[in-house]
Amino acid sequence: MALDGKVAIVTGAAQGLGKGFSEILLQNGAKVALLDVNEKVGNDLKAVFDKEYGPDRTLFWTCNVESEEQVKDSFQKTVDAFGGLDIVCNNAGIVNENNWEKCVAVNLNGVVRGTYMALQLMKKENGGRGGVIVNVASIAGLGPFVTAPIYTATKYGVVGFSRAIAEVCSMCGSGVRINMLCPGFVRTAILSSLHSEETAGQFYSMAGFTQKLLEQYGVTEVSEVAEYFLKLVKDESRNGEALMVQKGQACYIKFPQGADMFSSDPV
Ligand SMILES: NC(=O)C1=CN([C@@H]2O[C@H](COP(=O)(O)OP(=O)(O)OC[C@H]3O[C@@H](n4cnc5c(N)ncnc54)[C@H](O)[C@@H]3O)[C@@H](O)[C@H]2O)C=CC1
Ligand SMILES: CCCCCC(=O)CC\C=C/C=C/C=C/[C@@H](O)[C@@H](O)CCCC(=O)O
Repeated sequence: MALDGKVAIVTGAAQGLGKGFSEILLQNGAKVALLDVNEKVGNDLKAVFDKEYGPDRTLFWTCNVESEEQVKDSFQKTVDAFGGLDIVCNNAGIVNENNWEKCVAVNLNGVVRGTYMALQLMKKENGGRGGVIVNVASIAGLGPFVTAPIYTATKYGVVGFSRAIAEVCSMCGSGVRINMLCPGFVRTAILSSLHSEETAGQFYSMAGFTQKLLEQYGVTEVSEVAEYFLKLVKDESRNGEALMVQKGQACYIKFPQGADMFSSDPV
């Protein structure tokens, strides 16, 4: 997929990975709607992008992905302003093992909401242009992040939902591909979450374990993950696939199929 003139929406775009994804899309010629709950940081980033790429390449909408109304309004205003929709990155996410219902509402419900809203506007049977949706999961969606069980559950949910909806969209000829990005630790603000009792909750005392896991996996830079995000957006052969990205390496996950589902330890 060539990106010149394409229209993208990125949620959680104001900082971190969402900012990196938005920037690489702009660098490759796309127009980008930046959606984020943080109005000040989002508007500040739009001002920076306006200077760098021109005032007509980005929009910023204050949007909480927990809100059906705000997501619907932001997506529709983007299509009205830019004339269509080709790429959606459902990226907004948090770590909160304390307020776990909020974590589920943002990380899982928010991704489902963004995916369904995108399909309404992108699928060919609705007069859309087709395109690609990238849902941001995590390595924690492929193997349990033991000191963040709720976060793990949300990311497993993103992987399972995305694999299922990708398959059914292909069967229905929607023209929309859906893939998952599963990074390991990346140098963003979220990393501080498990060192704060407010967000780590009952697992705050396990911060030492998390630190060991972080040292084991290493920390990747946003720019490296953004390069792999771009590959996932552009590779039209990929649908329903999970791209795992860790410091200095990346691979597409091979999920067990059919008879392989039976473990090597049959009963
Ligand atoms: N940084 C890391 O180590 C990894 C992060 N991820 C995932 O990457 C995604 C982005 O996280 P980071 O950039 O690392 O974190 P971050 O905390 O730097 O950025 C998250 C962005 O999402 C926004 N946001 C939070 N709640 C929102 C809501 N309800 N509605 C709209 N926007 C909201 C925040 O304002 C912020 O701009 C998340 O889904 C996270 O789970 C996945 C694997 C590793
Ligand atoms: C501080 C919170 C950051 C959350 C952002 C992330 O999503 C980071 C996820 C990065 C790593 C997750 C690792 C999960 C590992 C499991 O697959 C499994 O290998 C853990 C095994 C634990 C052990 O070594 O016993």
